[in-house]
Amino acid sequence: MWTRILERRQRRARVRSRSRFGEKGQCAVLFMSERLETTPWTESDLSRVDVHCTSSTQILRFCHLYNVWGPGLMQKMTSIRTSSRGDGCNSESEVDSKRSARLQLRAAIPSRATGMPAASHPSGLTTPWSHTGLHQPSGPAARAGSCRLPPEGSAPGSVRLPTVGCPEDPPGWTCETCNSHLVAFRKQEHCRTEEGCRDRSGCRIHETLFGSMSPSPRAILQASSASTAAPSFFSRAAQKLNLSSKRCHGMVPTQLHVEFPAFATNFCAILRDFPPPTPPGLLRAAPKAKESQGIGKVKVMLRISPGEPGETSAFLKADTGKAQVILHEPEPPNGLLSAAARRLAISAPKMFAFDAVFCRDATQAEVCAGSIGDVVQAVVNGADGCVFCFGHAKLGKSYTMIGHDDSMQSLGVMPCAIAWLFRLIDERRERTGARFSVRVSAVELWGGDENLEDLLASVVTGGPHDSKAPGIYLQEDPIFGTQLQNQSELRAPTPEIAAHYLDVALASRQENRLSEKGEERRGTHMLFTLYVYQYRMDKASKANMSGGRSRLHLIDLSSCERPQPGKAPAGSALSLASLGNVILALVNGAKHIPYRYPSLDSLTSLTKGQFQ
Ligand SMILES: Nc1ncnc2c1ncn2[C@@H]1O[C@H](COP(=O)(O)OP(=O)(O)OP(=O)(O)O)[C@@H](O)[C@H]1O
Repeated sequence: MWTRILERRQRRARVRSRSRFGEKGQCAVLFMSERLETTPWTESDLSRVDVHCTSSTQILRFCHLYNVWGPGLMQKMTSIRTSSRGDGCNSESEVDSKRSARLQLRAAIPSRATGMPAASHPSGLTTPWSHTGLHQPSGPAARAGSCRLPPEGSAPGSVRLPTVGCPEDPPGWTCETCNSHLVAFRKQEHCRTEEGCRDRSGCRIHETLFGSMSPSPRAILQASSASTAAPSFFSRAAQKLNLSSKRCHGMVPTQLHVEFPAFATNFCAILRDFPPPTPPGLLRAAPKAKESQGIGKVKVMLRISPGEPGETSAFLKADTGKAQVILHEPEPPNGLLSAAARRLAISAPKMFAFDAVFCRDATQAEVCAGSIGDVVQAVVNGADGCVFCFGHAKLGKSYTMIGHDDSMQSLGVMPCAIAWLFRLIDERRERTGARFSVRVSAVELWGGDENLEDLLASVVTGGPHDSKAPGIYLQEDPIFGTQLQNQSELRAPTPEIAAHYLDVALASRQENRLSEKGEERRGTHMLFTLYVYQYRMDKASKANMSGGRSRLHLIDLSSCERPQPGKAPAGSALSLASLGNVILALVNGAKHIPYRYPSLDSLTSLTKGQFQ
C-alpha cells in the first residue's frame, strides 16, 4: 500500500518535471528517470538546473546524470538546488513549509560555458572544473559549497579547488578524488543487530554519490587523496536530507562499494556506469499467453569465430539474412586423384539452417542483442531459460558468454543478460505492479570426478571456501527435474550487485584454476544462474496472489575435448558429440538420455523444461 502511494507520487512528480521542461526554460531534474536522461537537453534548458533531491537514490541518479552528461552539463549549469521533501508532501509549497532544508549551491558549478576545450589529465579524465572562469573561494564559503562568479570581463582561468579533505563530512562518509576531481563520495554503515555486526563485509550500506567520470571504470578507482568542494556540498546535502538514518535491511547492500582492484574483472562498474543499451523489442508488450510460456523453444544460433588474421574460410558461405550456412567440401589437391575419383570425392555442398547466423565480424553487442532478448523475456514471463555456447576449443565460447569489461561493446551474454533482465523487471514492475526479487548463484563443475563447487561461498563465509561446509550436489526431483542443492543463492536487488557476484564468481574460478596439488584445472564449466521470484495480486479479487520462481541459467562450457583412449578425461571434458547427443535427446523428449558424465549432462538437463 505504502509503496503504491509512493509510486503514485513519483509518477505525479515525473509528470510535473516534464511539464516544467521547456515551459520556464528550466530543467527540473526531479525524480530523475531514464526517460528524462534520454530527453534531449538544449542549451537554454541547461542554463539553470534545479535538482530536487528527496533521497539518496535521487542524489545518486543525479550523479549518474552528471556522469552521462559530464563536463558539458556542468559547464552550463549555474546553480543546483536541492530541496528536501518529506514523504508526506504533495506539493512544493507544502515541502517548503514542512522542511526548509534547501541548499543553494553556487560553488561546485562553473558559471558559464567558456567554449574552451576540456582539460584532460594523463589519466584520461576530463575535469569540468579546471577550464571555467570560476573563482573558487576559500574558507568557510567553499566548504559550504558557495562560490562567487568571476568578475565581469575577467579572463577565464583554471579553478583551483581547495583541498578541504572533507573535514566536515559526517561520520561514515568518505570521498575519493582523482587529480582534484571528485570521483566518488560514499557512505558506509554497519548493521547494528543485537549480536553486533557479525559480517561487516555483508552488511555494509554504501552510497556512491559519484561514479566514474571517465569511459574506463578502472580509472575511477585509481583515486588520489585530494578533494574538492563538491563532497562538502554533498555531505551537507546528506545531513540536511538526513540520509544517515538509513538502516541496513538484512545483509544486502543497497548500493555497492566497489573497491579496486578487488577482482580481475569489474563488470559491476561497467553495468553501473555504462549499461548496455536495451535491445529494441525487449520492452515490447508481452506476447500472448501461449507464446509467452517459452516452453519447447530451443533456438540454435551460429557465431562464426573470427579465426586467425589472414585466415580464409572459402569452404563456408554464410547468409546472415537467411540464417543459413553452406559448407563446401574442400577439393583434393590436383594430381593426387584421377578426375573420376575426384568427382566422387567431392560431395554436394551441405546447407545448414539456424535461428540466426552471426558472421565473423559481428560484434558482441550484435550477438547479445540478437540472441538473449527472447530468453530474458521468457524468464520474466515465468519460464526457465538457458543460454550456453557449444563448440571446439578456443573458438570464443567464453568470450561470447562473458566478454570483457573494458567497454560496453565487449560485454558478453552474462553481463548483458543481467542488465536487460533488471531493465525488463523494472518495466514490468511499473506496468503491472508485480513484485520481483532476484537471486544469484554460481557453481563450477570440474575434474574427472565432476566436482561441484560454490563460486560464491566466499561471500557467504567471508573467506575462502569452508571445507566443512556441506557440498553442492544434484538431486533428481520427480516434479521439478534435476535440481542443484546447497549452492549459495544471494539476493541481488540491483544489476550492479548481480554483476558484482559475477565478478566474485569469475575471480573464484580463476583462483581455483590451480588445484591444491599444483595441477592446473582444465575444462572447468561455470553455471551462473539468476533466479527471478515474482508475485502479484489479482486485480479482480484482491485476495488472490499468483507468482513463482523462474531461472535463467547462463553456462560457460569449456572446450569439449575428446578424451584420449585409455586415459581419464582432462578436467570434466566430454566429447562434443556426447554432449550433442544429450542435448538432442532432451530436445526430442527421448525417454533415454545418453548420459556419460552425469553431472555435466545433468547440468545441461537443468533446463529440461526448456527442451520439453
Ligand atoms: N569474436 C571475437 N572477437 C575477439 N576476440 C575473440 C573472439 N572470439 C574469441 N576471441 C579471443 O580468442 C581467445 C579464445 O577465446 P575463448 O577463451 O573465449 O575460447 P573458448 O572457446 O572459450 O576456449 P576454451 O574452449 O578453451 O574454453 C580469447 O583471447 C578471446 O578474447
